[in-house]
Amino acid sequence: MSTLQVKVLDARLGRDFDMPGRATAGSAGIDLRAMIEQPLTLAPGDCELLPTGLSIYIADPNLAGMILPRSGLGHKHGIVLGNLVGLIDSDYQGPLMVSCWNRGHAEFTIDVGERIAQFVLVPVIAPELQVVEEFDESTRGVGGFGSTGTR
Ligand SMILES: O=c1ccn([C@H]2C[C@H](O)[C@@H](COP(=O)(O)OP(=O)(O)OP(=O)(O)O)O2)c(=O)[nH]1
Ligand SMILES: [Mg+2]
Repeated sequence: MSTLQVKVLDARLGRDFDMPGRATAGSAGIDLRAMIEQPLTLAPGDCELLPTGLSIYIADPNLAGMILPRSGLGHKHGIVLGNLVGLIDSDYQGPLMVSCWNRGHAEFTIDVGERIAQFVLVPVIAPELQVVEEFDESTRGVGGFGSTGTR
C-alpha cells in the first residue's frame, strides 16, 4: 500500500465530512470534496477554482497526481474541469484546488463538501531531451489528426 502525505487545511474534513477516499475498494480515484463555505451555483459557462481542503506532497518525481472529472457530474450535469485535466507536480506543496467549469446549458449548484472531482496517482517518466537531426523512419511518420482515416 503506497502512502501520500497530506495536510488537512479545513477542519470540517474528518469532522463534518469524511476525508477524501475511494468510494469502493476497487475505485481508481480518490474523490475530492468542494470545501466551500456555502452552496455555489454555477451558471452555464461559469468556472470557479474550488479548494479541496487539502495540501498534498507527492515528493517522488517518478509520480504525479491527476485530477479528473467525475463521470456523473460531467455527463449528466456538464460539470467538468476548467483545465480539463489537472496535473499535480510531485514537488507541489500548495493547496489542492479544483477548477470547476459548467460546460452545460443549465445552472448547477455544488453543495458544501460535495465530491466534485477525483484524484489518481500515476507514474511519470521525465526524460532528458536528446536533440537529433533526423528520426528513424516510422510507419506513421508525420501523420496525425485523422491521418489513419475514420473506419
Ligand atoms: O487542477 C489543478 C492543477 C494544478 N494544481 C496545482 C498543482 C500543480 O503542481 C500546480 C501547477 O500546475 P500546472 O503546472 O498545471 O500549472 P502552470 O500554469 O504550469 O503553473 P506553474 O507555472 O506553477 O507550473 O498547480 C492544482 O491544484 N489543481
Ligand atoms: Mg506547470
